[in-house]
Amino acid sequence: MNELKNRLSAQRRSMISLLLFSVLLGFLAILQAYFLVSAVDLVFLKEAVFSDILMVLIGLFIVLLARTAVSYWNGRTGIRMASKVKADLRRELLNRFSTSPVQSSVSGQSGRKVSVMLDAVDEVDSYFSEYIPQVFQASIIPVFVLIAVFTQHVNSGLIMLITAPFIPVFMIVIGIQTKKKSEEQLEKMAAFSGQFLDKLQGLTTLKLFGKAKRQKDEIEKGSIGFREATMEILKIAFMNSFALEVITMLSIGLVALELAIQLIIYESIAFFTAFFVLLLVPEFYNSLKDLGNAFHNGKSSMGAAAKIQEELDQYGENGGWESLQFNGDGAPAIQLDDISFSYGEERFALRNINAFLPPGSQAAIAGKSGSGKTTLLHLIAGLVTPDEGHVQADGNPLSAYQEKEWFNRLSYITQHPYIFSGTIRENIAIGANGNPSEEHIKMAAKQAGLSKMIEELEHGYDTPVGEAGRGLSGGEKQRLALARAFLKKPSVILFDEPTTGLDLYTEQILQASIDELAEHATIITVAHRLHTIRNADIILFLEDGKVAASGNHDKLMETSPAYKAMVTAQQGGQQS
Ligand SMILES: Nc1ncnc2c1ncn2[C@@H]1O[C@H](COP(=O)(O)OP(=O)(O)OP(=O)(O)O)[C@@H](O)[C@H]1O
Repeated sequence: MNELKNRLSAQRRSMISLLLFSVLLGFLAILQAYFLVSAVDLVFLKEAVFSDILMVLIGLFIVLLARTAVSYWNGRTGIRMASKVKADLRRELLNRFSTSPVQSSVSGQSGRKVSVMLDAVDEVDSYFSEYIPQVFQASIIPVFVLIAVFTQHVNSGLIMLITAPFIPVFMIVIGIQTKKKSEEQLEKMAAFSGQFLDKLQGLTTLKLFGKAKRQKDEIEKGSIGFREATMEILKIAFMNSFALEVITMLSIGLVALELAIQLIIYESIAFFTAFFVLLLVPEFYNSLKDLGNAFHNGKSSMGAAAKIQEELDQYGENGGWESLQFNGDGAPAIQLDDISFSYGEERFALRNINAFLPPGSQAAIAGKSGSGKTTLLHLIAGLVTPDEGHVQADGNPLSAYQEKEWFNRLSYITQHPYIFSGTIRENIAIGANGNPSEEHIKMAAKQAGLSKMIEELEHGYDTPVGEAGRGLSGGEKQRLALARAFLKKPSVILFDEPTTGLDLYTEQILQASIDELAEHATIITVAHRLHTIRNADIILFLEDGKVAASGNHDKLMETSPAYKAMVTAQQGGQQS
């Protein structure tokens, strides 16, 4: 709720407009009733001719026009407020997702994020476009009407005063219920969206394992859950409208009955007064009733706002980065200072990792599958934060640097580089820190051994790739990632070596490219090939999340039986 109030107070001008429009609407409602009653009174009781009531009719026409225009501007102001807030929220969510890129991709489902970005933000709309304008109207118009009625007929005013509180009381009871239900519904929708997108992305795998039908059933179950949650809210909405309608009708009926008794039985009231009050009474209750309906939507928006805030809070303001800058462009020394990290209680953990990698050195992280190599690489990349200890670059913890400073000098070539929907040119250009020239892009592709393959394509560098275009093989994707690295000229390169056997040509290109990049950078490779492991200046040999041994190949062959066994196994059982 506070989130929405804060955003509301940032829109002062719109609030002042809404206030003025509500005052005008209240005034015009009374004027409209006055002109209408005057016309009827003149024609039926005073038997006036058309020319006598012409001015009254013109007045009525002008008031009707003015009321329509003011209502239009009132609605427009609300919609403008809503669209501004929605745009701001989406911008903030996008900023948060992108300033904490890996944390956001490691934790949580993409489908869930899409659902919050689109649906939850849309849900906030009605708070600004309906609820707030209605709050202004409901706090001003009934007061104007009540004053007008009291000046004409005190008894009617008293009945209105006594019956009116039923509407807000009822509203509050319903509102609390709605907010809870709407939060539940959004939670179900977010879970459903996440599940749906995950399954769509993994459809090929599911088909290969013959599980598509079962997953389809699960999606159906999720969708029914969401539908039921939506129906619950609609049920409350309909109940709400029905109950408000009944309260309003009964209250109007009560005033009308009292007026009729006074007019016909006691003859203590003039027709003009009775009719004037009778016309004003629905204006009074309708604005309260409309507030009741808008309140229901407003509460749904509050539920959505809480969900958005939760998503925003999940990622810190700047991901914990500070403002230090590097001295010069050279390769930094990397130190792993007693790092520990765990994925959670009872889950895999890295413990007390220590190492020093001098500037320009080549390090290899080796070990069995599941020993924690990729996790360590993520920590060194700054994609996840250690629970204890620090990854240091040039003697300072990574978090002391500006996030941009660090990532601008880092290239992380994973086993499955992400290829965006776009042309090959655009995909390579992502690597550059600025806007690279055509010449630089082609040079980078050449260095990564991609240019021949690209030039053979019909549309060359303009060939669409990624989801909306042509597919790339695993080796081509890695070479594309290398081309990005050549454009970037990083001083730290993290490389997750492919576990699957690449063809000899690709392997040679990867090796030559890495050697070339290594001339100006510190390189840390999750190494699977014996060649890479052997050539490394320092090898961190991991076992169950701990550094079981470290040093160069010769040293480890002598000191670590486990390392020796791994090397022997890789050589097909022959001792080296
Ligand atoms: N997000 C995660 N949450 C919980 N556990 C995880 C997560 N990611 C990885 N793990 C677990 O952490 C352990 C180490 O994983 P990691 O990917 O670092 O191993 P690895 O040595 O790189 O393996 P491989 O050589 O097979 O790629 C594994 O047991 C894995 O199941």
